[in-house]
Amino acid sequence: MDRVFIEGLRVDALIGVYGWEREVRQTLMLDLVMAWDNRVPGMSDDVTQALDYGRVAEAVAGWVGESRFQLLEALAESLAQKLMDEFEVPGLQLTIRKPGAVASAVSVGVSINRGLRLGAENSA
Ligand SMILES: Nc1nc2c(c(=O)[nH]1)N=C([C@H](O)[C@@H](O)CO)CN2
Repeated sequence: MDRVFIEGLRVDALIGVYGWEREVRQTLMLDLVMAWDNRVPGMSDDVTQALDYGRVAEAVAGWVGESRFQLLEALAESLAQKLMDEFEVPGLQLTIRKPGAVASAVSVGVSINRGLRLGAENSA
């Protein structure tokens, strides 16, 4: 299956398990790889037949910005379900990074695959 991807989507969110994390917004970085048959928009040159990455990025930023989960895992599950329901994405890989959460690491986070498998070579 072909893919449409979004890399390094930066969104501020209320997320975390500790008390102080319920008071301040923290920056998350999202990478999204979504299964999509690009042959149809490739032939028609029509954005309405494409998985419009601009619309997806706007929707994801809105959902994340309004969310109040404790765990990155819970946010990831919620986003995956919304993308499959509202954009009819058949499968996806989602990575959410929380830079700064562990001072000695460049970044930490979670990555999930849901729906149709994207294949062994999961990079965009
Ligand atoms: N697997 C996870 N581990 C941890 C999470 C998480 O969301 N998933 N969250 C925290 C804290 O909120 C941490 O980010 C505060 O710095 C700890 N571990």
